[in-house]
Amino acid sequence: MTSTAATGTATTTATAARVVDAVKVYGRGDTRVRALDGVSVGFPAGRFTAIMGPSGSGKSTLMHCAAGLDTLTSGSALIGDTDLSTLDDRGLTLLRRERVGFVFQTFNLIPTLTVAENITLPMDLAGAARDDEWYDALIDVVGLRDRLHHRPGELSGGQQQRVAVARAFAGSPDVVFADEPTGNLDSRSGEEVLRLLSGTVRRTNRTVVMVTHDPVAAAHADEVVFLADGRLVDRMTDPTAERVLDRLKAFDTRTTSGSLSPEPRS
Ligand SMILES: Nc1ncnc2c1ncn2[C@@H]1O[C@H](COP(=O)(O)OP(=O)(O)OP(=O)(O)O)[C@@H](O)[C@H]1O
Repeated sequence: MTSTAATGTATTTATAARVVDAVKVYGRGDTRVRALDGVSVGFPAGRFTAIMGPSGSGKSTLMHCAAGLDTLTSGSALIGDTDLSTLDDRGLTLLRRERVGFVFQTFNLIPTLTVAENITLPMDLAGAARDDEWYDALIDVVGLRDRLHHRPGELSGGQQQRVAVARAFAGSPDVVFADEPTGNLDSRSGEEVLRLLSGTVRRTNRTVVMVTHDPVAAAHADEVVFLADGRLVDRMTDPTAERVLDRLKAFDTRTTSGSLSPEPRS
């Protein structure tokens, strides 16, 4: 077990990824935007965390910096105990390939490869040996066994996103980051993908961090962290869609930064 002493909040849970005093500034002069304004947040291992907040609040920026897709202006981003600022480009590429999984809104599958080849592509690129037991279990969890030799174009959107989820988990990464994973899906397929994400976390003790606009999607998470104006303003454990929606409405009617009453921690 590790503690999150660096964030000032002692917990008994290991932290898969975290940012500490994260500041991200885009542009300069008149066009300068402080997208992250001193965010410290940890994403516990074995849990499903959703990041929510109004448009422009910094959700994607937080995810990209936490995942090593972008760099902070100041502060730290860590995957496990690895401070991403200590890595050069090659180190970051390796970290993203070996320790982080990604699910994007637009599936990002390779159309000429089969489902099976898409799922193992990151491992194949990394030259990593396949863990047959985990791969087999994963194929059953995502329900794709009878589609393994199909191409993505022969699958529905929901099925393609399930392939993307399997690909993200295939190499047993420390954390899977999902950016609006249901944004391109109808509500039924979206629901399936969310159940798949939350089920994989619960059944196999994996870690997922998801950016979403959708309170129904966020309700599948164990915890929701809320951003406003580049700051962490609230957290909610065991969310329901109604409670998340109520909390979001509060952003519209009140001064956001730090003014919301904190959710009792469990
Ligand atoms: N590459 C960039 N260059 C300049 N400004 C940027 C860039 N990326 C984001 N921003 C700005 O940073 C702020 C936070 O953007 P970000 O995309 O992180 O917010 P978000 O909460 O994910 O928004 P949305 O919900 O609309 O996707 C916004 O004001 C945005 O315009």
